[in-house]
Amino acid sequence: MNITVGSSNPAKLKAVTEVFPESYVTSKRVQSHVAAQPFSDDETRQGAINRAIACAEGSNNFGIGLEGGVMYIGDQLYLCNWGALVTPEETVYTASGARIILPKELATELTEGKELGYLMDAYANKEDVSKKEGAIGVFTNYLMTRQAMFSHVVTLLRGQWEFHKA
Ligand SMILES: O=P(O)(O)OP(=O)(O)OP(=O)(O)OC[C@H]1O[C@@H](n2cnc3c(O)ncnc32)[C@H](O)[C@@H]1O
Ligand SMILES: [Mg+2]
Repeated sequence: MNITVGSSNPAKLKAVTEVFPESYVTSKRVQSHVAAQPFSDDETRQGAINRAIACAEGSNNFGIGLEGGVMYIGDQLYLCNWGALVTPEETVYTASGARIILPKELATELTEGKELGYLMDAYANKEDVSKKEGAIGVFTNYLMTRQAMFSHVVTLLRGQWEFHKA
């Protein structure tokens, strides 16, 4: 199976190759058509769907879109992540990832319009956190990573597709 992923972020690409080891996986730069920093479950999910559709369009490939965002529950801001898989027949499957709460100081800066990727590098005093362990890695003492979290999401996508095609 040929899969096009709508990102060149290694944490996302490695998650897809991990879950589809038999497939040929390539990446494509596509528009998410949502904000660079999505601010709700709905917007984050839509970003994943838009990326996946753009990847599958005009090819015989499966498209996968993975999108990170944040969302409020009450006055608390959580990290959220969504994935979408679009088949060559244009069937869309979606799944979300685990959520963890973000520290208040990050929430304030996010609402001022800064991107989480940028904020995490400053917070952890590291480079490219979003391409490596991710916020989920930093705030779980590295017991979880962004790649492992996305692997779980992609597994949920693959499983749903397998169930429906069987
Ligand atoms: O190149 P793309 O695929 O866009 O990858 P990205 O790292 O920008 O990731 P997203 O667009 O999916 O995420 C939206 C924003 O949230 C940030 N983000 C989301 N989850 C994160 C995480 O676990 N750790 C660090 N930054 C994260 C990310 O860096 C962006 O600023
Ligand atoms: Mg991005």
